[in-house]
Amino acid sequence: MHVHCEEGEVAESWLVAAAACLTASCVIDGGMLLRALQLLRKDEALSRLLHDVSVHTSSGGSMYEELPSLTLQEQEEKPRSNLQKLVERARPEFMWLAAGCLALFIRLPFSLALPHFVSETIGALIDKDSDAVRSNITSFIIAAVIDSLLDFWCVFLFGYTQQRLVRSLRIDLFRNLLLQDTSFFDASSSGEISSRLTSDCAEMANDLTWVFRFTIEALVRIGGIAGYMFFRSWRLASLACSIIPIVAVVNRFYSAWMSKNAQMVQEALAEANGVAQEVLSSMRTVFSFANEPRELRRYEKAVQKHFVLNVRQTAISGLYYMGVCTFLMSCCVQSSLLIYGSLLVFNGELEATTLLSFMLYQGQLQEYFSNLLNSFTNLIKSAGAGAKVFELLGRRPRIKRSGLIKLTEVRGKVTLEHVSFCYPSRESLPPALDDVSFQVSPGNIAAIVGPSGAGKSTIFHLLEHLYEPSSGRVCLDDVEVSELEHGWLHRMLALVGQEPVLFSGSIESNILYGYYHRLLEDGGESGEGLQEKKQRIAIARAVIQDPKVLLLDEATSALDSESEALVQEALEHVMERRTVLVIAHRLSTVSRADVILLLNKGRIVEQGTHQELLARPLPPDGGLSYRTLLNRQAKALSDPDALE
Ligand SMILES: Nc1ncnc2c1ncn2[C@@H]1O[C@H](COP(=O)(O)OP(=O)(O)OP(=O)(O)O)[C@@H](O)[C@H]1O
Repeated sequence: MHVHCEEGEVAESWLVAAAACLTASCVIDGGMLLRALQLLRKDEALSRLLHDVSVHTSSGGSMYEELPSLTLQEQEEKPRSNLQKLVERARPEFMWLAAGCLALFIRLPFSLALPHFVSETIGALIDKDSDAVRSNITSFIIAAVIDSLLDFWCVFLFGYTQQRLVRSLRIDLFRNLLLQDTSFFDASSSGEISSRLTSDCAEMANDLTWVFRFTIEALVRIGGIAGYMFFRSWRLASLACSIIPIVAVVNRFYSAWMSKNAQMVQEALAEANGVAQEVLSSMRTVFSFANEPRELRRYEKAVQKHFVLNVRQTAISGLYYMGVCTFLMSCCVQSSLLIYGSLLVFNGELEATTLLSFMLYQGQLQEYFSNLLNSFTNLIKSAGAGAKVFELLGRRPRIKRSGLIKLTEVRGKVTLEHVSFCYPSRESLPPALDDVSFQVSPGNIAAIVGPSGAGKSTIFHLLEHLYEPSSGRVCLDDVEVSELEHGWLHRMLALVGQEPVLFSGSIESNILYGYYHRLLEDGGESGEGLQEKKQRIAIARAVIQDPKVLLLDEATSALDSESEALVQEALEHVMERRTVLVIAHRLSTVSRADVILLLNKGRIVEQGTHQELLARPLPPDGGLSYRTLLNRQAKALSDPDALE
């Protein structure tokens, strides 16, 4: 079933490309086209790409082979906590983390030695030993300089690892988002998703790398200081370490609370971002309903929720640091050391300089202990912030994006067989399509008509495989669209919608978007323009791939009559030699269609040619028929003669 062409067919592919350009020339104005053609002909990279495309097509490949393949990263689904998942994310960065740790280890003896040299210098001063004073001060300066130099490497290597982690998290998350089915995007706000992609990923990676740095540094330093302390006086050292079990118990409760709250904070932030995104992307509507104060209140409410949760988190953290770091570690431990140490000095069991070095090391011990606690808090927060990211990373789409089949020859026959469909987000409501069957022969035009909400666009959605039908078959050339390869299907089938979405970038890049399936980042003219211009660009973008089936949502409402005529002219041109399904608004399109499908409440009420449907009697129950629909339209246009 795969595409297979001989060498000579490369030329044919060139012809297709040239024909596509020529078609585009009928659609877009001269200057614009000239530039698109120049771009195709002159730009070396593009020419090569064009050539590659023909070679790929001839060998049964696809343009998609140029891009990284989008496949789900199947992982063994073991139940793991967010904390475990978080730590696992850091595994590929092991080398960088190891380099950071190495810098830490090399630095350690130098920074650990500093209090020792201080206490030794003071001891030598008391003993009035000037040589010892000089050598201890020199040692102190050397150790301090090396310590400072190595600090750069610690900061840089851990910071670098952090950036790598953010990058990989964002790319993996974005990849998985691109693979999700349309119903996922129906149910999620883009603001919320981008919040996950930006702030959640950054927060997770930030916390995680600094956790590594501070945890490792703190553990090593605490170990070193404790070793030194036990070596100098086991009794004082035992007193200094007695605090550890108490802190461990407090931490257990604190971490449980912090993890839950961090999750709530990120959710509240995503909610606020969702509101902002929704409002900012619909500013015209907000403006025309003068709803700015209402939207501001909505945003204020969402931000307030985030604020309250954050303040609560700050207050609990403050209490924790006050209780554990300041009161227990600083006040209780230091005063106990002073009292007990003084007793030992009075009894002649301890040197005063040893007590001094103990007090200095205790300051460091306290600092690193609070770093350890900080890291621990951040790790918990990070796992909380990551909960939603991991949920998204692990989400499997409800429908398989792509089959494997690429047909060798496409005729363009479109068939729907007993198709019923409910949008996943509104399963409790009547189906959008209910047992719909029809067939459009290759090269024919099918006009889909019916009142708003009848299900016309839904037919297009199913043909494009945005959703899968609840029952029945949606086929192109008798093969279900779900079985067809995603990239191939969308080259055979092109949609021109009512409100074309253009990407920022030049006109050429927007047209070529349909060709290369990617944006050329050459900046230039803005993609925004008049509706007519946008429509013509969208048509060019659709036909530049030379699709066999065109799905047209005739846009009349947004265009004035002059622009409408121009767009219509462009459409006439591209409809030739193609199967066309058109959501028809114009009588001229409807009347010349090979088949007209009248839809109402998700069902096909009538089907036939214009003449056949006009010849049918009006339904006795006053239900919807093609004639009543035309009569209604004619009345609306105050043109009672439109029918005749
Ligand atoms: N993404 C969606 N999620 C949930 N329901 C949807 C979605 N899109 C459409 N619907 C619903 O499905 C039904 C059919 O909608 P559809 O857009 O296919 O109608 P239509 O005939 O094209 O209408 P219009 O001419 O107004 O565009 C409607 O009730 C609509 O509200």
